[in-house]
Amino acid sequence: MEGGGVDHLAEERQKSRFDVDEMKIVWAGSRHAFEVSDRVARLVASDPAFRKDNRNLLSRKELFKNTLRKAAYAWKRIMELRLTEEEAAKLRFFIDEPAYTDLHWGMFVPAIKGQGTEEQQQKWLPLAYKMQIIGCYAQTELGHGSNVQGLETTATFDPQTDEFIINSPTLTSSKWWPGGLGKVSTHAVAYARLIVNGQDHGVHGFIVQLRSLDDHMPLPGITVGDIGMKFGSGAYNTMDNGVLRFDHVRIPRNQMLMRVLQVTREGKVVQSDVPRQLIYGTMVYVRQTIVSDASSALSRAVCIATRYSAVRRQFGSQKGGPETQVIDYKTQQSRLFPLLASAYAFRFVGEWLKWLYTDVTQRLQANDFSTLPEAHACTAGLKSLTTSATADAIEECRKLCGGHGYLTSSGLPELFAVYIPACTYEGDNTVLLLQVARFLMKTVSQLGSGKQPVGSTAYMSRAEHLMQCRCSAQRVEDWLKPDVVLEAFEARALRMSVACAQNLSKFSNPEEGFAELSADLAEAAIAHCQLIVVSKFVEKLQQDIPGQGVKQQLQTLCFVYSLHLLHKHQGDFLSTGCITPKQASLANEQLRSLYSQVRPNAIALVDAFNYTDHYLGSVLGRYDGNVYPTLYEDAWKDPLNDSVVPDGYHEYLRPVLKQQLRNARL
Ligand SMILES: CCCCCCCCCC/C=C\CCCCC/C=C/C(=O)SCCNC(=O)CCNC(=O)[C@H](O)C(C)(C)COP(=O)(O)OP(=O)(O)OC[C@H]1O[C@@H](n2cnc3c(N)ncnc32)[C@H](O)[C@@H]1OP(=O)(O)O
Ligand SMILES: Cc1cc2nc3c(=O)[nH]c(=O)nc-3n(C[C@H](O)[C@H](O)[C@H](O)COP(=O)(O)OP(=O)(O)OC[C@H]3O[C@@H](n4cnc5c(N)ncnc54)[C@H](O)[C@@H]3O)c2cc1C
Repeated sequence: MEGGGVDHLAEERQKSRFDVDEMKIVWAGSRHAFEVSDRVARLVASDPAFRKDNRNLLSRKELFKNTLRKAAYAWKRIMELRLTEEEAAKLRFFIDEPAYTDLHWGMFVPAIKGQGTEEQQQKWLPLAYKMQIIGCYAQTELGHGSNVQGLETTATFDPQTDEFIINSPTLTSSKWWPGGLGKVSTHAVAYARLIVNGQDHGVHGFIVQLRSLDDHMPLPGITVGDIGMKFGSGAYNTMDNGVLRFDHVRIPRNQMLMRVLQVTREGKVVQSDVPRQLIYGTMVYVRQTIVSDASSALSRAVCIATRYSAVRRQFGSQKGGPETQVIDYKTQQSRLFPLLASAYAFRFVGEWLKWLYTDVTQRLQANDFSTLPEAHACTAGLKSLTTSATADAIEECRKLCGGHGYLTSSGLPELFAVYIPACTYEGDNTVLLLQVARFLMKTVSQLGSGKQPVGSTAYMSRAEHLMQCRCSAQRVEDWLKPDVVLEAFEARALRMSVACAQNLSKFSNPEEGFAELSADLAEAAIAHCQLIVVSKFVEKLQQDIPGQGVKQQLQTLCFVYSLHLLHKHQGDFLSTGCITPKQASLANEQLRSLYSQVRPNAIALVDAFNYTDHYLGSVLGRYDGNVYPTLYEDAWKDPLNDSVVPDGYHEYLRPVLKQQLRNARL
């Protein structure tokens, strides 16, 4: 995307055998999406107000103030330029700095939209849209995060005053973690146990004002602050994750979000026909966005590692000629190219998940709740799968860049630090896999009942065939047949689920059985989710994809993604009898050959992400490949090099050196 200067990767770019500009459009999702993304990326990169190369050098206070400044400036630009919602979302993406606005737009607003009545939406959304109030999503407590039903904060209805009294009865009931809460939010959607007439009606959301709109001071009964520094410098420390305690704070009755359950003026609790699980709807929405974010974070790391692997040379010089580019080592390819393929795979499954979420939202509006369990299982499972894979991949990319990958200027340490909490927030990844496993066990248990599995479990309707089929691959080329690959993944996923179900049936207490077998159940859930990713990649290839060579590159990447999983999880495929050792070996042979096909296109495949150098924030990943002079120049900019002799020399170094001198003389 960058222009000017000498292009050290030009030769690499000439090797590619496909139309990169068309691939950029496939990656972006549409020509329109590409144009918006490209324009906004350039806008951010060219504006010094969005500089981010100094983040690691700032103290926490400076860092946080800097984030406030950027967020205010971004809002000003959104207004001045009259950006659409799509453009504003891209602006946030390219600014590339977690901020309170993520929670305001990403959770507070969706919570009111999804759980508020029409009347509540009309009252609160205009204020939130104009940012006249700023909100956060205050669910997790010091004592409970995963177990939402275990939350302790109470909201007790007072019929005398027509109010709820929000209270934190114990230390462990303190809200703990909500982003944007610590220093910024004026309001929260706070989750609390609804108590009416002494009866506990479970956890519900309440809009609570936390700070004065005049002077930002906490309102009476509110204790609020930041929970402290998090992993890494810079990284997620731009966010004010907070602690909050309520001391009998009163709010009007109409500030309980009442789409799912209503409390009347008389204190009657009325359940609407909307399922209770809709209270968890905001999490479903965000999990879906996290899957697309995974492809962004992963593609960014892969772009850095791929470009640097083409620049870096070690060993293999022939007759004084250049040494080997490390990207030409088969081991480097077998570590890097599956990650490149995963970035594309997650992009396409993210697109599909967005469609699924939109579909379920439209159905919910029409009071059709039938696809809610499927949406929950898919968003939970894919969030878990893609974030775990991406976190591991970023670290692998750091290692692929050797020693220089460990420098902050490689961009990888900060990317890792900022990304890894995605494995925990919006649901711990293991806890989410177990939700998928419950859904799978339910589906398997209904197989004989005549109820046809649909959606992501539709393959289970062919259980009779998949339980006994034998893989037909006999030659290396057979592993390039989508049907052969898909059937192997379907058979493995089904057989692992059925094995779990059979083992579960041996327990008289199903919950005890579920706990005992939970590790196997999590693995079955992974197999199911990997099948979804593979099948959505295959489906993508059935679309009309223009551009010379574009579809062929995607086909290669699809098989790299599938066959590397098959290789990595050979144990599953072999132990369930889905493939033979000979077939596993043929698949691996095919995989090696696919790496050779990726190699000449690798740089162009990462160029297709269309990332600016500003967004990448990496000396190693520079578009022009001019790595060494930049690394060298950057080193001198470190504050430690401001003086030749370091501060502290006279106090701490000189006395030690003198001591050695004296000892030597003795
Ligand atoms: C102008 C500028 C524009 C800028 C735009 C900016 C956009 C920004 C976008 C930013 C996006 C993201 C930012 C990311 C920031 C992340 C910040 C992080 C936030 C958080 O972490 S919030 C807290 C998240 N917490 C959790 O995820 C908790 C995890 N736990 C749970 O979800 C659940 O409690 C559970 C799933 C573990 C369930 O436990 P359990 O006790 O067993 O369940 P029950 O409550 O009894 O219910 C069981 C039945 O309910 C079904 N179920 C469960 N969950 C759901 C669900 N979500 N949906 C539907 N159904 C659900 C479950 O399957 C059971 O069903 P069954 O009875 O078996 O039929
Ligand atoms: C950066 C960041 C931002 C966050 N932002 C917000 C926010 O804005 N709002 C908000 O409300 N919350 C937020 N959270 C909180 C987050 O949602 C929770 O931390 C998350 O849901 C995990 O819950 P936990 O901390 O209780 O983990 P725990 O459940 O205590 O997990 C600890 C370990 O126990 C295991 N475990 C737990 N239960 C089970 C089980 N049933 N079976 C098997 N293993 C289990 C887990 O796998 C994990 O290994 C944020 C967290 C982070 C890190």
